[in-house]
Amino acid sequence: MTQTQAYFAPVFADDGATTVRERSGERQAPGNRSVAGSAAGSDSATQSRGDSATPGSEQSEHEAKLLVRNLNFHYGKFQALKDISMTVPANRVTAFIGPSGCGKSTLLRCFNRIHDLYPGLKTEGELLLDGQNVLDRRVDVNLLRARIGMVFQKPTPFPMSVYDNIAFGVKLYERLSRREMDERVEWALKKAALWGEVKDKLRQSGQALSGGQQQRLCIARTIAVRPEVILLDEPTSALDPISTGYIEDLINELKRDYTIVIVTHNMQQAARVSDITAFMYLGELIECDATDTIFTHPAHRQTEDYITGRYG
Ligand SMILES: Nc1ncnc2c1ncn2[C@@H]1O[C@H](COP(=O)(O)OP(=O)(O)OP(=O)(O)O)[C@@H](O)[C@H]1O
Repeated sequence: MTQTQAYFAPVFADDGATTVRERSGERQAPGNRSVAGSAAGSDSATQSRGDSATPGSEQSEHEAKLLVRNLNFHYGKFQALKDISMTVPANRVTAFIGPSGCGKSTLLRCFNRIHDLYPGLKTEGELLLDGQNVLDRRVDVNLLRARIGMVFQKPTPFPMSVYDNIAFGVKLYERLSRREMDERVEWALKKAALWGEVKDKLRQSGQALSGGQQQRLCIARTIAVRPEVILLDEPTSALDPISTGYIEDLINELKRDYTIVIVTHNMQQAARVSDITAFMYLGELIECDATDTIFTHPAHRQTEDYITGRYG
C-alpha cells in the first residue's frame, strides 16, 4: 500500500465510509467545524490564544491555528520527537527545516494523525486545532483529515480522470448535485492555478499530466474538500524549477485562505515562501521565529551552523 492509499484507507473501509457519509450532513462551514468529542479540549481553547510561553507565539500577532504542547513521539523504542512546543499561526506559512532525520515529517504527520495508520507508534502531549486536542481518542480522524489536508512529496494522482481526482474526496464528505460538483471542481482547479491548463482535459487521466501539473492536481484535490490547514511534505522536491516556481506562487496565494505548514530541505524555498521558520535537530525544536529572524539573526548556534551550510 502506498502512503497515499494508506492515508485514504480509513475512508475506503466500509465502516469509515459510512461514518463519514452519515456525518456529512453535520459538517459545518470551513473554519467552524469540530472534530472533537463533546468534552475534548474545551478548556484549552482560551489558552491557545497568545500563549507567550510557547516558542513561536511571540513572533506572531495572528491567531494560533495549531498549538503544539510538550509533544513526544516514539517509533517503537525510538523517540523521534522530544518535548516539542510551538504555535502555528493562522493564514501564515510555517516552514520546518533541519537536517535529514531530525523529525520534520514526523511532526507534520502528527498534525492529521496519519501515524494512527501504523501500529507501534506512540504520541504524547497536546496538539490543539482551534483549541481542540486532536490527539484525543474521541476525535473523528476522517473529519480531522478533512480539516487538515496533506500533500505528499511525490505527486500521487489517483488512477482516474482529472475531474474524478477532485470529485472523489469531495464525495466522501458532501452530497453535491452534479452542477455543484462541477463548480467545486472548477473552483479547486482555479485555486490550484491549473484550470487553464486542464479545462479541456477533465476526462483525461490525471496520471497523464506533467509532474508539476500532477502536484497542482494533488493540491487541488486537497483544497476541494475545503480544509483549514494544508500540510505540504517537500511538495516540490520531485519538480523542475519552473513547476517549483508555480507551486511557490500558489503557496503564497493560498495562505490568504488557509494555514500552511511546509517541510522543505531547500532553505532558499523556506526563505521565499514562509513567514515563520522552525529549525529542528535530532528530534528537538531548536527555535521557531519569524523567517527573517531565523535567517539573519538566529538565536542558536546550531541554527546558524545549519543555515550557513556547516552541516546538514
Ligand atoms: N517508520 C519508522 N520507523 C522507525 N523510525 C522511523 C520511521 N520513520 C522515521 N523514523 C526515524 O525517525 C526520525 C525522524 O524521521 P523523519 O522522517 O521525521 O525525519 P525528517 O527530518 O523528515 O528527514 P528527511 O528530511 O530525511 O525526510 C529519523 O531518525 C528516522 O530514521
